[in-house]
Amino acid sequence: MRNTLHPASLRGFLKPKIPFYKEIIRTMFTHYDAIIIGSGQGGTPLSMAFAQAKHKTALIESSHVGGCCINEGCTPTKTLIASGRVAYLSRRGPQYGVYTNHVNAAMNDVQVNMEVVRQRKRDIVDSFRNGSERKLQDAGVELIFGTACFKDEHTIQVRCKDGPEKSLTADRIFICSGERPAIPKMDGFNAAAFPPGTVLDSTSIQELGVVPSHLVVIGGGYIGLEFGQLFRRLGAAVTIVQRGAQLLPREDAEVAEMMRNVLEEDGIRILLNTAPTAIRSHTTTPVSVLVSGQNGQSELPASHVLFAAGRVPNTEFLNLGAAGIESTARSHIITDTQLRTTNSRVWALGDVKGGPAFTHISYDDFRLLRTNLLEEGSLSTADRLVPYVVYTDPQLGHVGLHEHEAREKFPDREIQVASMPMSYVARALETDESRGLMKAVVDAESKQILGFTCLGIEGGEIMSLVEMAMIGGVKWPVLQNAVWAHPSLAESLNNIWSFLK
Ligand SMILES: Cc1cc2nc3c(=O)[nH]c(=O)nc-3n(C[C@H](O)[C@H](O)[C@H](O)COP(=O)(O)OP(=O)(O)OC[C@H]3O[C@@H](n4cnc5c(N)ncnc54)[C@H](O)[C@@H]3O)c2cc1C
Ligand SMILES: NC(=O)c1ccc[n+]([C@@H]2O[C@H](COP(=O)([O-])OP(=O)(O)OC[C@H]3O[C@@H](n4cnc5c(N)ncnc54)[C@H](O)[C@@H]3O)[C@@H](O)[C@H]2O)c1
Repeated sequence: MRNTLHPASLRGFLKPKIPFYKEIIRTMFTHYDAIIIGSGQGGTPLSMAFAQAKHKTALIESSHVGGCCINEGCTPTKTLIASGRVAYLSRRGPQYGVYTNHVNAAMNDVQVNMEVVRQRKRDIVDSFRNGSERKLQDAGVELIFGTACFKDEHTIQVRCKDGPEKSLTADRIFICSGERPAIPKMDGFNAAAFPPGTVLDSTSIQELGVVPSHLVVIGGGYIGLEFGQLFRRLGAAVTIVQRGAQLLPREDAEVAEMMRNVLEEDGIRILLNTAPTAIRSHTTTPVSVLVSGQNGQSELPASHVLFAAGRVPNTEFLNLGAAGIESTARSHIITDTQLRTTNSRVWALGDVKGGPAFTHISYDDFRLLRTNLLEEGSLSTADRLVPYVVYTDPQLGHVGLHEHEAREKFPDREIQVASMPMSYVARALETDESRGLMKAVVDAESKQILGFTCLGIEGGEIMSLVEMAMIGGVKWPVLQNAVWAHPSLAESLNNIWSFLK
């Protein structure tokens, strides 16, 4: 562990009576054991682990502590989605014999105050962010607010939010700078030409103080579906424009089709094989999206547009070339299975390295680096089990291989698949939330579970039960013969296996 550098060449300029100069030079040339760029779900715990191991550690953050997950990703969206679910169930009250206005109405009237919905979200984000800042302080991490870029192989230049630029060097540098929303390519598109707050991305839409009258969502992936259903439930008309032939392109076709049925039943219009060609001002509505699809060109007048067509890595400001760090054609940092970049002093973790872009993956990258660099372990990302949950309602939980992936990966093995509608699950029927299906993919000979999907009520939690079995190498007959409490959602794991084909 080294201390602050005072380059000999500059010492002569220091006048002992002028501490101001000393301070400038001290902060301009500082050496650390570890520098972490980006305070996301990988960067924050990693910086704490290094500081707690008595390494001199700096964490550089250009925006706010906590990264995407806490500030504009998981935390705020799941908080907003909770409001949407309350609106949905309140409206459906009469189906359960519960009325808020006229007894015997087909549906309850629901009023949504978007400012209250938004405030609830802001409060939770603030509390999570403040908690993270406190933990960093307690761990002894030096938090520097500014934008980092490489000057050379081991020097980081920081354009600080307050104060002069800093040059920092380190024995080890970790890049965890995440991703940001992509803007779909459209000729002549200029966001500034539209009324403020009408052309939105996944961050700006969370600050709406009103419910859109018609929201056009561009992109039918995780972000498009979560926000599309949320705003439909809060009262907006919603159209989802999806370039591909199915929603959620990575899912098996029947799961994506079931998701489409669910969303259409909720009143969302879905245009598949369709992409925007232009967005323009309209005489009667703030924006109008021109789309091109199977049936030619059409125009979608809207109050608001949401870009949810993927995300791009925050790498272009890092000047990676100066440090000899290579990236892919899509600008993600290239790493090996131990997260080493092409510069032996630099590692990359989280979304910025490409691959599955989830908080738990960024956090697992941190765990790997902590084990390998601070505890002399040798973990690798190869064959890591990747679970995820899309927080639509019902949720889509998935772990391991999809059917098409299993067949591609093991062409010589017999793959069996079980698909069971959620309407076979007693608890789902009792709560009148039986939309969806669950699907298991297994190796016929060994009876190992290769993958599992649940698009159903609490699909993420059911999936996690199966994930636990997969982690422990528990084969499907054990789940089939287990005693699950009745009537739990888990007891569906007694029954699904009888559908294996
Ligand atoms: C709307 C939305 C909902 C999501 N919901 C979920 C969910 O439910 N579950 C889930 O698992 N994942 C979800 N995700 C994805 C998840 O948020 C990300 O995978 C995760 O936050 C990535 O963490 P990270 O540590 O890689 O980077 P980030 O959390 O993105 O952190 C990167 C940090 O680096 C900073 N930074 C960037 N460049 C520089 C620089 N040059 N200098 C200094 N600092 C810099 C940024 O300001 C940022 O704070 C969601 C994402 C979005 C957008
Ligand atoms: N619950 C969660 O875990 C969660 C929630 C939100 C986001 N995320 C993470 O954030 C990432 C980014 O989410 P996302 O939904 O923006 O990206 P995505 O890649 O998952 O989906 C983007 C979708 O937009 C479509 N698309 C792309 N260009 C288009 C165009 N020009 N016109 C119409 N459609 C177009 C794609 O076909 C795709 O279906 C996700 O991959 C996920 O890792 C996770």
